[in-house]
Amino acid sequence: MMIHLEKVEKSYPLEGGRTWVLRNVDLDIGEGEFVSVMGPSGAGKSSLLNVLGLMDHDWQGSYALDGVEVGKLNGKQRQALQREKIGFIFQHYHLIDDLKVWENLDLPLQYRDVPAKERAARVADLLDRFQIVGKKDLFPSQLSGGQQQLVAVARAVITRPRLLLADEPTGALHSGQARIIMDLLGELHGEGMAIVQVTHNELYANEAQRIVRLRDGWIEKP
Ligand SMILES: Nc1ncnc2c1ncn2[C@@H]1O[C@H](COP(=O)(O)OP(=O)(O)OP(=O)(O)O)[C@@H](O)[C@H]1O
Repeated sequence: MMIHLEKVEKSYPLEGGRTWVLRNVDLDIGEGEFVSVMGPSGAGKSSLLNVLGLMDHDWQGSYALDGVEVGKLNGKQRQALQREKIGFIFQHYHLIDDLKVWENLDLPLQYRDVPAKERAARVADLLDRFQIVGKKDLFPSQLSGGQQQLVAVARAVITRPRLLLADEPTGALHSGQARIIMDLLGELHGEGMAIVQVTHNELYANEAQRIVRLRDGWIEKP
C-alpha cells in the first residue's frame, strides 16, 4: 500500500469543546491508484489532502506513506519526504508572483538538481502541452485565473512525483482547459503516478478508479 491511514482524526478547539474535521478515517490507496474525493462543502476534503500531503501534522491516528510512519517524523524529515514523493495542486495557486511563468516551472526542478538541459526540455514540453508557450515570460499576475491554474498544475507535475494531490484542479477552468487537465491526469495515471483529486464534478470524479465520499469528516461506506 502506498498510503495507509488508520483512525485518523483531526479537530480544532472551539469554545467549550472541539469541532471535528476528520473522524476515524481509514483509507488505503495503492501504488499508482487514481482516487477522487467528493463530499459537500466543509466535509473535510481539503483537510484530508493536507494530511496526505504532509502539509498538516496536527492530527491523531496513523498514516504510513510507503511504509514510513509519518507521525514519527520531525519537520525536516517530513519536508524531505514531501519533496521526494509528492506534488500538490492547491485550490489557490500559490505561484511565486515575482518569478516569470517559466521560472515558476523551473524552480522545483532546480531544487532537485535536475540538469539545465533536462529542465529546459521539461518546461518547454509542459508549456506546449498547456498551450501557454506565449505566456512563458509573463508574471502570474499577468495571466487569467484559468491560465494561472494551468501553470500551477504544470508546476505540480513537472517533477513527476509518485503521488499527486489535486484540490479541485479544474475548479476555476472552462471546460476546454478542464479537459486538458483531466487528460493529463489520465496520462500521468497511465504512467504509474498515484493521484488523489478533490472534485465537485461527478463526471471528472468518475474518471478515477474509485470515489471516496466524505461527509462531516467521516468516510461514507460504499
Ligand atoms: N483553522 C480552523 N479552525 C476551525 N475550523 C476549521 C479550520 N480550518 C478548517 N476548519 C473547518 O474544517 C472543516 C473542513 O474544512 P475543509 O476545508 O477540509 O472542507 P472541504 O470539504 O474541503 O470544503 P470545500 O469543498 O468547501 O473546500 C470545515 O467545517 C471548516 O470550517
